[in-house]
Amino acid sequence: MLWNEITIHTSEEAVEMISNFLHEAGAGGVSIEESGSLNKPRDTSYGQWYDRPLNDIPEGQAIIKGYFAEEVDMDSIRSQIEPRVEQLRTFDIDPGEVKYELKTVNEDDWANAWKQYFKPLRVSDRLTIKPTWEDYEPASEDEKIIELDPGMAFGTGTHPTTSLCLRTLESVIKGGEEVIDVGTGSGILAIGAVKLGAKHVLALDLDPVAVSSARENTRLNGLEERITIKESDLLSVLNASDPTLGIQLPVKLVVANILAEIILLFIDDVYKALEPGGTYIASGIWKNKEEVVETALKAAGFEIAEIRRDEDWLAFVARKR
Ligand SMILES: C[S@@+](CC[C@H](N)C(=O)[O-])C[C@H]1O[C@@H](n2cnc3c(N)ncnc32)[C@H](O)[C@@H]1O
Repeated sequence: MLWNEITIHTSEEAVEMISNFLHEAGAGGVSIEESGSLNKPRDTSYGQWYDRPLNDIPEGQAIIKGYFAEEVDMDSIRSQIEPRVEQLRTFDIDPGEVKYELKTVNEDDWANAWKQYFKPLRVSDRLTIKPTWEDYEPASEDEKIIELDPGMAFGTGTHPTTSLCLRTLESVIKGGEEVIDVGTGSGILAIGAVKLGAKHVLALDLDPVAVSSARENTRLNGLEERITIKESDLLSVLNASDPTLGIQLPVKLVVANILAEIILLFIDDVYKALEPGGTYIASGIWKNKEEVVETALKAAGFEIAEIRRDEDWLAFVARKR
């Protein structure tokens, strides 16, 4: 099958917003290559091993590719995306000097090409992410394996925000918690949380591709009884008093690995969903948004227990007073 490929050269800072624009325009898949995830010195403090090649993407820049069905009019897609990318500048996100390329490709070229770079990855003391197509033996009984085939959803664990969240979950989860994972993508954080001892996770995503990927990964890990996955715009699903959510409100822990601009939209809703003393791990925050997110968390009634960092990204560990 043939697909239309649009390539957008931009900054690392704009990657998540632009990939959302591509999804919203109907992309059947989005791939991202950042200088940050490939070229920087890598953290090996947890024994992580990396098998991704270096590339020649300049520091701070990224290449995003979106794939659309052969019959889609790509000029119209480009004219939808371009003004939205330019508008990012007014939100203080600099997409840099943006370049666009269009071409037609064969499905096999893009659907499987990334798999050769995705290898077992020890992300924390106790968690290892294992692609379903790789063989891997845990080094000890304490090592928990997350089986993963992310498909086209975000969340392989190689992005600093995902590994930062998994390490933070490892230090926060004591066992028996009910958890909400907002923007679950491949379901990686929900699966990690259960493997670390959480009792049940409600995993939410707006993107139907992510919802089906999270369902498949939950099944691959045999956790269908302990993870409930719903399509939802942020926490809107909680308003419907749906009896099939698998958790009881308020919960002890909420984790969200979404861009700061989106985190800012639902801090009050997270506050309401948490029990007093409950924890909010708010991640996906680029360093230039630290102050604005910290101010908003405090204004909502949270106290900041900790700020964790990886490369230029950070995660807040906030406690409901
Ligand atoms: C950066 S990815 C994180 C994926 C995964 N949790 C991880 O840590 O790797 C952000 C996810 O948030 C989802 N998302 C974006 N806006 C959302 C919204 N308004 N409501 C729910 N999910 C949303 C995206 O579809 C995407 O899967």
